[in-house]
Amino acid sequence: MLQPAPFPAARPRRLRQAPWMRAMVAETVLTPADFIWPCFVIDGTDRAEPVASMPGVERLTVDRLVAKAAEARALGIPAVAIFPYTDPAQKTPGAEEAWNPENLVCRATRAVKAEVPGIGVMLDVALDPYNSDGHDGLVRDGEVINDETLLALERQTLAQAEAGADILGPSDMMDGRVGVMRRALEEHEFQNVTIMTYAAKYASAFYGPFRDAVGSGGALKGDKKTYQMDPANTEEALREVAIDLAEGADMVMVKPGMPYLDICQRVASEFRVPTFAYQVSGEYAMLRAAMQNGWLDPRVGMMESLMAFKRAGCSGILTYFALEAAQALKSG
Ligand SMILES: NCC(=O)CCC(=O)O
Ligand SMILES: [Mg+2]
Repeated sequence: MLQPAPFPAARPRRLRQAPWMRAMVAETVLTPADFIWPCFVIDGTDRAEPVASMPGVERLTVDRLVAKAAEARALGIPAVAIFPYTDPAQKTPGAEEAWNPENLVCRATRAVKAEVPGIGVMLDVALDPYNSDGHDGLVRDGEVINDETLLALERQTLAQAEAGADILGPSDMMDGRVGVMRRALEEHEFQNVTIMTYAAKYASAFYGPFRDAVGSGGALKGDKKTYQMDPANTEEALREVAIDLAEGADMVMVKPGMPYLDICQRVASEFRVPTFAYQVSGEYAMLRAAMQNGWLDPRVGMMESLMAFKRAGCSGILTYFALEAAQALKSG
């Protein structure tokens, strides 16, 4: 790197003297096109339920979700990621509801695709919303079994593609899932369905509020450490990304986000493929709680937390702040 000139030839503050100057030399920009909005859907009509551990986030019925998706599109947000709150009575050890074409996310996807043209729909591929064990894969004798889970994920993939999902996000962390999905999609003429793989997904405490939002927290037996990654590891994240790209992923994701910015940066710079971060529920809850207590400026804190992902090299961010942040960008 060029050696900077000594003071007073160099006065870095010259470039910070006014808003126009700072805007002119900013290295990173944040736009609504950087956001994917994760939202929660419930059964019924014209209803919203607050998620206690995520102030400002609601579970919405399909009709309400469609209206919000239209709002998101008007703000320039390119895609929504839809997650279901599944009635515990529909959860089974085989997670069959995952490939029911009439399940909540399939119905929500069809509605959004029909009524809000021009916005992308992303759906998770994983069994945890539908599994009575709360795990992302099938459980036998207390173990999450990989290869049989792949068969279930393949069915889920096809049901979701059939419903019109544009982006599938395998979030299960089974080995081989991306390859199975890609092959199934090709065989069934879903060549344009994209895969944004949760390639480096860590076994994290920061998912707590999400499990509250989708009602899977109570169901979960044990932890997810035999399939989600150890927070101690970086090299393994790079291998995970390489595998998923080789199997046919179009985009990769790092999750959680802020505590794993180093991973975002490594992945984005080493692979040079569209790299996304998931600013997860626990990050949102933590920031929101501090905002509500008056300990953190809501707008400045929100924007700074999102800008960090762009600076790290991410193409975009899945964030529960998406609508608010897009509104803030719009209002300048
Ligand atoms: N597969 C989606 C998630 O697990 C979301 C986690 C979170 O927001 O905490
Ligand atoms: Mg993997």
